[in-house]
Amino acid sequence: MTGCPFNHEPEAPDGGSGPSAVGLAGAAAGSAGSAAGPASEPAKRGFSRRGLLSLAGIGGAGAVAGLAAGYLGHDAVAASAAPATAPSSVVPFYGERQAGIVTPAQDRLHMAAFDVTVEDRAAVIKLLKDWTAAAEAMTAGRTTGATGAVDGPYDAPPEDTGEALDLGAGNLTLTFGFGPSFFEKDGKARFGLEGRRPDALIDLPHFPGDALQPERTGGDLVVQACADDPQVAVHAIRNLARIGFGNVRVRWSQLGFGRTSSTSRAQATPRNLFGFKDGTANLKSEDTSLLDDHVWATAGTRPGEAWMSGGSYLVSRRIRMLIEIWDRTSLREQEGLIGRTKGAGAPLSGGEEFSVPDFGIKGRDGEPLIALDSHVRLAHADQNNGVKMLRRGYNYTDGSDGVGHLDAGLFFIAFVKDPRTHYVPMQMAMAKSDRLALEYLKHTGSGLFAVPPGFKPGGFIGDGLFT
Ligand SMILES: C=CC1=C(C)c2cc3[nH]c(cc4nc(cc5[nH]c(cc1n2)c(C)c5CCC(=O)O)C(CCC(=O)O)=C4C)c(C)c3C=C
Ligand SMILES: [Fe+2]
Repeated sequence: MTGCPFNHEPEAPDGGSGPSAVGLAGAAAGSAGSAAGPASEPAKRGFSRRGLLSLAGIGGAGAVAGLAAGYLGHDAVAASAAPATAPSSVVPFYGERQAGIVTPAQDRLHMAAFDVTVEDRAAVIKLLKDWTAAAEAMTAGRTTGATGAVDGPYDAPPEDTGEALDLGAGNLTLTFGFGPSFFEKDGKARFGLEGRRPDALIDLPHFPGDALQPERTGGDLVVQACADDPQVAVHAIRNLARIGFGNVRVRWSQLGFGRTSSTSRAQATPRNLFGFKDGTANLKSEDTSLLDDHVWATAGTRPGEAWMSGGSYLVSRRIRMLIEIWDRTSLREQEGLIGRTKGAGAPLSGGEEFSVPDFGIKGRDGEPLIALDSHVRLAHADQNNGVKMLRRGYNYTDGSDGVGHLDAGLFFIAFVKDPRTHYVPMQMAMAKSDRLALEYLKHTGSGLFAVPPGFKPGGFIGDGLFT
């Protein structure tokens, strides 16, 4: 944490966190007990006019007058915690499921995996509680901590880094997961979690062609931040990393600049960097019964893994796309590799984008119109024991590779009920037979994480795992 003497980061609420009721009470106590408390600091350096004006936008002139009247009181602290956003851009933090899975995919991603650097159970629980409070605040468009970016003591680092001030909540979702290495290190259980690693949270096998870089692979914890605004997503990850200082370090992080999936029928299908519509045949939030069958985890077979009931498993793969080679490939070849048309995204067997592909139809040459080694045939449920997945990936470009090529691709994210049945066999088949994968893709990073069910007020990230 910041080490600030007025650090009023809300403790994990034990009876309903609400919008930081505990934190605000603590802040008020702090200001009463010291002339240098957070509430008196703005008086010393003047409260920003911009802050007052933005409040006018939220609460009207009355709110400004009220704030001015209570200038030296904890109203200033409350102001820092006030949402600077329209309610319509807030995705609820609490719920049966974590946000960021079936939430309509936002356009921007910042995902980070963290390694826990301490072995103390109490420290990890405290971290998860602090992250919960911060996540609840940021997803509501508020700053982290009781005093935020500009209302804390002048001689201490602020409790929020500030770059998302004025940006609103931007539909920010924060989705948290636990990697296999969270549970075991050097063959020993960590944090008193013997028997709590779910059987489905396997160590992923090596897939043919994998070129995984250790510094882009694995991680004890993962946070997927999705938002409409890239700075909102980056701010969220940065502040979680800041709060975790001394307990976690970032293992890898990935920015995504454009979604490559639709997770709701209300969304248009976006395109990936090969120029194809991506997400057409994805599972959608409206498919509730299919989500039960393919995305939401069950209680498992042992009592120790029941905490995952209602959660899901997040697979991440950083997949570099050899776009320079692709760009010199004919349209006929490109469509044949995917198995769909590039313009409309229709299956090569005919129809329009959402027509059901017919894998039996053959052309005049007697070959199937959707080739046996095409991506959509190999990925289709018919070829995979009936399994489906919810894809939620993003396009990325990370500069160049130093030898004249863009380092660009697709940061693949999928949520599945059980990776042993819903991911590994499909990935293995693709790694062996999908000509797209064999000739144009290179997997450079990988992760598998157990994503617990949603949060209740008063609870914290993964609380079922620790109780
Ligand atoms: C292991 C799972 C998958 C990986 C890895 C993957 C990578 C990948 N996919 C594309 C482009 C497209 N994929 C499409 C469909 C599709 N892909 C998967 C799975 C993986 N893709 C599935 C399950 C499906 C749906 C299959 C079906 O039921 O029809 C499509 C077609 C449009 C669509 O339905 O979304 C495209 C295009 C790339 C470029 C890529 C790696 C970089
Ligand atoms: Fe795909």
